[in-house]
Amino acid sequence: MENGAAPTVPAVIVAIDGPSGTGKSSTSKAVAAQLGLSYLDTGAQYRAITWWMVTNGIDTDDPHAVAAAAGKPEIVSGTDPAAPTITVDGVDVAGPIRTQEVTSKVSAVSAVPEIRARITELQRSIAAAAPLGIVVEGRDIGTTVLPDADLKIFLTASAEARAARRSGELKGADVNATREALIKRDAADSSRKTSPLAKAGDAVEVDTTALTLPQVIECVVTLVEEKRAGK
Ligand SMILES: Nc1ncnc2c1ncn2[C@@H]1O[C@H](COP(=O)(O)OP(=O)(O)OP(=O)(O)O)[C@@H](O)[C@H]1O
Ligand SMILES: Nc1ccn([C@H]2C[C@H](O)[C@@H](COP(=O)(O)O)O2)c(=O)n1
Repeated sequence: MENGAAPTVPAVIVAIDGPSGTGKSSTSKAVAAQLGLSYLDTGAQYRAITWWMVTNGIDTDDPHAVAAAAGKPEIVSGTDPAAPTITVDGVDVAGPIRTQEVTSKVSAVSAVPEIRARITELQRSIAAAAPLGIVVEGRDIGTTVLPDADLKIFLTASAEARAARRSGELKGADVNATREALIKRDAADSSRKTSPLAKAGDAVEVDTTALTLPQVIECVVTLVEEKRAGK
C-alpha cells in the first residue's frame, strides 16, 4: 500500500439456511468467529417473539391474535459470535426460548405474515449495520431476507443424523420421537405461504450427514474466502 495503511476487506454477507438440526447455528457461529464477522441467529428471534406471545396469553393458534400483537415486543439480538444474546423488552430469554413449549409453537407464530414482516425488517437492519459483514442463519435468508447476499449456503442432513445429533444434545431423548418432531417442524416451515424454508436458486448445498462439524466449518470458511478472492 502506498500510504502504509492496512488493506481494507469489503464487508461480506453470508446467508446460511436449512432444515432443523443441520448444523446452521454451530457452523455459522464458528465461521463468523474465525473470520471476524458478526453472527445472527434468526430462529432465536422467532422463538423470542413466540415466547412473548405465550407469556402474554396470546393464542398462538389464532393468526389474527398473533398478527394484532406482532408489533408489541421489542426484540434485541446481540451479534458477537462468541456470546450471542437475545432479549425481549430488556429480559434475557436465551434459556426460555429453548423450551419444548416454545419449540412446539414457533412454526405457527412464524407463519403469520405480520410477524415475518416485522422480524425481516429487524434482520435487514442488523445485517446492514454489521461493520465487517455478518453470517445470518435461518430458513429464508437467501430467498427473502438477504437475496443479494455475497454467499448463500443451504445445509442439509438426513433426518436420522439430525435426530441423533439433537438426541445427544437433549441427553437421552428418544431418537424416533425427536426425528418425528424434526420432520413435523420442517414440514410446517416448508409449507407456509409467506417465505417458506427453501433453498435459494444460487445457494451452494452442503450435505452434512457424513461430515464432522469441523469439516463443515472448514468447507464454509473456504467458500467465503474464495468468494472474497473473487473466485
Ligand atoms: N456435522 C455435524 N456432525 C455432528 N454433529 C453436528 C454437526 N453439525 C452440528 N452438529 C450438532 O448437532 C446439533 C444441532 O446443531 P445446530 O444447533 O447447529 O443445528 P441447527 O441447524 O442450527 O438447528 P435448529 O435449526 O434446530 O436451530 C448440535 O448439538 C451440534 O453440535
Ligand atoms: N429465518 C427463519 C428462522 C427461523 N424460523 C422459524 C422456523 C423454525 O422452526 C423456528 C425456530 O428456528 P430454530 O431455532 O430451530 O433455527 O423459527 C423461520 O421461520 N425463519
